[in-house]
Amino acid sequence: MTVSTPTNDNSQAQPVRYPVICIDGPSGAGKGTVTWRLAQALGYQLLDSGALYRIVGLKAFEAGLITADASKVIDEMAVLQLTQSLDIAFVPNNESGRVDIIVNDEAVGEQVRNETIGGYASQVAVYPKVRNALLTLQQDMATRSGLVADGRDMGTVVFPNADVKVFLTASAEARAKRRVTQLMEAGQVADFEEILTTIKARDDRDENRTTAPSKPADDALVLDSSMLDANAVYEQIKKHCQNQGVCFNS
Ligand SMILES: Nc1ncnc2c1ncn2[C@@H]1O[C@H](COP(=O)(O)OP(=O)(O)O)[C@@H](O)[C@H]1O
Ligand SMILES: Nc1ccn([C@@H]2O[C@H](COP(=O)(O)OP(=O)(O)O)[C@@H](O)[C@H]2O)c(=O)n1
Repeated sequence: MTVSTPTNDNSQAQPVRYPVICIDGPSGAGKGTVTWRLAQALGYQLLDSGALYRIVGLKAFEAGLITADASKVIDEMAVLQLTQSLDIAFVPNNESGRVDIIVNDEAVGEQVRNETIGGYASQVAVYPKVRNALLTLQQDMATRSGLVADGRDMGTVVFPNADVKVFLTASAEARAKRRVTQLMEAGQVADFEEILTTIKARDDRDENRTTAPSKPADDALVLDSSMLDANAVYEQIKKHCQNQGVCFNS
């Protein structure tokens, strides 16, 4: 897997290939939680690919290219141009241990992490040209260090040769319940039925688009976390990674 070939003969040198672990699956399945823990344990970087679509979704909404109720016919070329105009960089933050996303010189924080912007993201994520414009940026992340990548198409499209692929899922009800708890813990008001409806609408858009639909790669471990706590999910995925040859120090 990690092919860092030490050789004295530079003409024979192979490019270093770092290990890539893909965690795909629907909203609320626990991808972010397990991705973070794996990245910490392994000292790998973390790719939050959803943040890219969230940023494009937010900017498209601000530019009037999409509406909150998804009723507008979207001009794909306009969203592509907007995507291409964004200067997006991933910058490792040694203090937090996370990777900051910088857009046009401004750090994008937690403000994109809400269900409304998740909905905007899934509207722009349907478009192949938009997805393609974000491809190299994501793939470049694997050229610098080991990577744990979280998204919908990490194992199917972005890193088809990844060392480990997991599709983490859970029932829509279990996922909505987790979101309600998460929002309430953050001091926000959360309505279960409303969240369940938005989660289902996003699932539907993500699973049924023609380009890079959300689905397990043929060689992915599919894990249903509905009845597992976050720790059990981590342990099962860690074991799977080890079976695939990934070394954990602890
Ligand atoms: N297996 C689990 N059981 C219960 N809650 C979980 C589990 N995994 C994660 N969570 C919690 O559910 C919420 C959503 O998890 P998150 O990792 O953000 O999901 P995703 O990235 O797939 O949308 C968070 O509050 C997280 O702490
Ligand atoms: N690799 C990815 C990641 C996200 N997305 C889109 O971006 C939206 C937000 O993704 P996310 O991973 O931040 O969402 P959560 O699973 O955290 O709720 C998804 O609903 C998808 O529409 C995608 O199409 N491809």
